Amino acid sequence: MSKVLVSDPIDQAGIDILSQVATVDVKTNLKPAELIEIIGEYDALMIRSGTQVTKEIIEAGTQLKIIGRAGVGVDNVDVPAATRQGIVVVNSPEGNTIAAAEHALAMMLSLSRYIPDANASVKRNEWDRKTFVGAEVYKKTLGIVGLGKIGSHVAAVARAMGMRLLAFDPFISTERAEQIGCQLVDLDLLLQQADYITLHIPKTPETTHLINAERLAKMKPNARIINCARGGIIDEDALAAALKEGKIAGAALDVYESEPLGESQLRAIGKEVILTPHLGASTTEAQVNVAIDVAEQIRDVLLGLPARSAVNIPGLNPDVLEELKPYMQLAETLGRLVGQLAGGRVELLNVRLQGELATNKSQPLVVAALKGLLYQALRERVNYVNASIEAKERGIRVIETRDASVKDYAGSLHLEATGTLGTHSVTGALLGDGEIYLTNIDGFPISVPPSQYMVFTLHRDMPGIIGKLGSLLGSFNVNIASMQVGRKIVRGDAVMTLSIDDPLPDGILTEIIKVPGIRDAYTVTL
Ligand SMILES: NC(=O)c1ccc[n+]([C@@H]2O[C@H](COP(=O)([O-])OP(=O)(O)OC[C@H]3O[C@@H](n4cnc5c(N)ncnc54)[C@H](O)[C@@H]3O)[C@@H](O)[C@H]2O)c1
Ligand SMILES: O=C(O)CC[C@@H](O)C(=O)O
Repeated sequence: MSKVLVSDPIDQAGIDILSQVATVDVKTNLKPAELIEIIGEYDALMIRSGTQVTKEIIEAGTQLKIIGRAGVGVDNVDVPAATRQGIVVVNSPEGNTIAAAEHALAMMLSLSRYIPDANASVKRNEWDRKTFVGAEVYKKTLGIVGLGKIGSHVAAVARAMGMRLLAFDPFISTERAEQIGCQLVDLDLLLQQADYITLHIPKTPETTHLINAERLAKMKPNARIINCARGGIIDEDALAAALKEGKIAGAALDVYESEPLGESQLRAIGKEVILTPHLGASTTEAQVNVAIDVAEQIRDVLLGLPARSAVNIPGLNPDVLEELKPYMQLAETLGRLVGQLAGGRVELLNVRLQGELATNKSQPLVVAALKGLLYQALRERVNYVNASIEAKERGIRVIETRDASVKDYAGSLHLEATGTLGTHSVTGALLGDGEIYLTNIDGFPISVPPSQYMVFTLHRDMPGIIGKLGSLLGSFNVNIASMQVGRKIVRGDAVMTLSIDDPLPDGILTEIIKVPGIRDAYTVTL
């Protein structure tokens, strides 16, 4: 019989499902070394946010087939390490949506009426009716940052409470926002007009400290901000300063830059601040939902069936998956790349399956390309199951073509994304040893393996330009691992692809574009 380790508290409903097919051990509060010592015995690991599943733990899990996260965020799992080891990572993208949305709404109302402090004062035997005069939310403006599953539910309820709704989400179409009753605006306008701001976005390099001192200064003095998404989206020091200086009226946080929350100036602020210990998903209903959702997937995978919400490996028929597996990673990488080159909101994705990929069996590659494209917006919430539906809801049109006559490589994939900022294309193939290669960018032939951090330039092919760019990056201590130029004619237009060792520091892209001869530059993280 298979063995499952449950290393965080999960609802009994999940344990009951796992027990149908496996021996289940519940061992919570394990230290990393203890987990490393025992994980080798287990076929599956089920966690919430408490267990950090590091590369070392994954490597010690030599029998592991699946890691199940009873919740949405898999930021506590080293997913690339699991993928390399062929371990399926599954989550529950929707099980706690309502719980998290209701927590944000509860925070908004509690902030408006100072409920936590009023409650504490009565419990101290006081009867103070002057200190706690609040504000109504009716007819006030709510700014929703991130109009995904949770943001949309918050919108629906807030609308019923008579609030005016603004939303900022660069990956959502105006029509979709209107369907939900929100006016889609840019972030600055939202900050300037909203009385309440609620964050419902993933934590990504772009959203880290999205709410910083500069943006807090743009908010109204009566504005209140709520973060039930991820810690670190708000700069907590800047928030504490803005509250102390009266630049904004209040803040309610459920998530923190570091959890559990340590020393923090926010604790010292009075009724204007509400702090909860990451309780967004903590309802009986949500815990039952996520436990059942994830336990069913673990059970299915242990029985040799596909998982419905795999973050890293699609739930396909095993034979088809085996055949397509090398190309799935290619499609996803190209999707991520073209999405970042296109920037902004993508409206159309053309996927051309070429050579031996030009068959109906290759359809999952289109889904993999969409998963890659949507990763920037949705992170681990996009999977092979929901990618097509998420794309449809975001107004992304997908055109799929097949061309068996392209014979440069056994099979290759060409993606072209058109968005609000223009059109970009990428082509890629697998070389003999199965390694992914980028073979064309925006019509320019290249031959480079993708790397985690890359820079692309569109420039005039002329003497000195490579040296200038190299010196510029050197002056910012950016180490170039490899470089290649692709051109169609000598001294015409060209693209340069650079693999760099670390993410490009902020502000350098603007400096690159100032180099004479360089027309455009992009940085991507794959
Ligand atoms: N506090 C909790 O316990 C708890 C519980 C559940 C979820 N969460 C968190 O809530 C957040 C939202 O979850 P969800 O299920 O609604 O996710 P979702 O994927 O459905 O929606 C996220 C939305 O954010 C948008 N987005 C991405 N990058 C953006 C950016 N730079 N600017 C503006 N919008 C951007 C996406 O387009 C998407 O519409 C996540 O961070 C999730 O981890 C927290
Ligand atoms: O397990 C939890 O309670 C955290 C849930 C939440 O942050 C999630 O990502 O689903």
